[in-house]
Amino acid sequence: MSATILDGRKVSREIEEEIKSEVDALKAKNKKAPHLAAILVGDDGASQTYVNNKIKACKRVGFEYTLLNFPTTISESKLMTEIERINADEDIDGLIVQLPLPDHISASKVTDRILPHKDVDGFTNENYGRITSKHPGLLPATPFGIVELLKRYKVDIKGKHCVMVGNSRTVGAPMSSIMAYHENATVTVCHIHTVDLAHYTKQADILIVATGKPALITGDMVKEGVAVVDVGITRIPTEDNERGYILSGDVNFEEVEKKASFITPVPGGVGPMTIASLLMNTLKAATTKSTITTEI
Ligand SMILES: NC(=O)C1=CN([C@@H]2O[C@H](COP(=O)(O)OP(=O)(O)OC[C@H]3O[C@@H](n4cnc5c(N)ncnc54)[C@H](OP(=O)(O)O)[C@@H]3O)[C@@H](O)[C@H]2O)C=CC1
Ligand SMILES: Nc1nc(=O)c2c([nH]1)NC[C@@H]1CN(c3ccc(C(=O)N[C@@H](CCC(=O)O)C(=O)O)cc3)C=[N+]21
Ligand SMILES: [Mg+2]
Repeated sequence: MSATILDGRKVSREIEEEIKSEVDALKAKNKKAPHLAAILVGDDGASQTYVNNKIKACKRVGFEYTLLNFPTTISESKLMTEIERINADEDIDGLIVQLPLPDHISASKVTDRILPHKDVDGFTNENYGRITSKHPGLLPATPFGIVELLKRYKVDIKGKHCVMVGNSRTVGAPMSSIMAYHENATVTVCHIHTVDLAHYTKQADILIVATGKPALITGDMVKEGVAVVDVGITRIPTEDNERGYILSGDVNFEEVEKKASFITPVPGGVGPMTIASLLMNTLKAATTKSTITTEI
């Protein structure tokens, strides 16, 4: 069997076209464009790339954007003050604080200071809790993007066995909740303490991997016909190209692709979908303001 590629780059461009026409319609009515603010602390190369990709996407769809770059030495309280300032700024609809943050700053404290209706990453406790509500708020961007990608390729989810490898607050944990609660999959969550990971991954109809461990999932760990979503993205240093690194997902693509029915590539899979979801959330935040309810 040869797998269908879940082309996140292509689908994200389709979503961007949809968003752009909504932005054009807003502007035609003399309403302001949605405005995203991004906070980047420090000068980590990968974080800069991801934030730049987000800004470029804002430009493509006609959003306004503000990028605030602070030195690694910024104090937690100064960062909190900046967040309060943006919370109070009527002109800004969405705010993201790029992770990871330096060790002296608590990511959970900082993230939770963002007003829930401006939290377009869906990282606050309020938005996280509202995943399991009939009226969700802003959904976490990466899980939201993954569900959107699976749906646009008509991958069956309801009643299927979804195995989630990784249990982080930003990807694995909300992903498993959305699959179980909203999409009615049967869900197994695996993590670093799971004994015999392959025992579980072999049972997956849908396998979602977010560990940051390059090529963790090999061909012998999956069954024929599985749909595979590879969230992982790790820079591996190399002297063979100009950039000085290659990107690796958490899945051994060559091996797993031979058995899968669907599979996401890295790059060009989940990454662009995360950005598309961020844009969707920002549009929603701009048009619904404080009383957000997302019907999914
Ligand atoms: N493409 C995109 O849009 C995005 C990509 N990413 C990428 O996805 C990856 C994961 O990100 P994130 O969730 O934030 O990472 P975290 O490090 O926060 O979480 C990783 C999770 O995987 C688990 N884990 C680690 N090693 C293993 C293993 N060998 N077997 C089973 N489970 C394991 C960890 O367990 P424990 O907590 O117990 O250690 C944890 O639950 C990274 O490569 C990141 O760059 C992340 C966000 C968006
Ligand atoms: N507050 C916050 N929100 C996030 O959404 C967030 C974060 N912090 N911290 C880090 C992770 C990672 N992440 C990615 C986004 C885009 C790509 C992306 O654009 N990837 C391209 C390639 C990028 C490249 O060339 O390196 C692709 O997969 O095709 C990847 C990863 C968002 N995250
Ligand atoms: Mg962890």
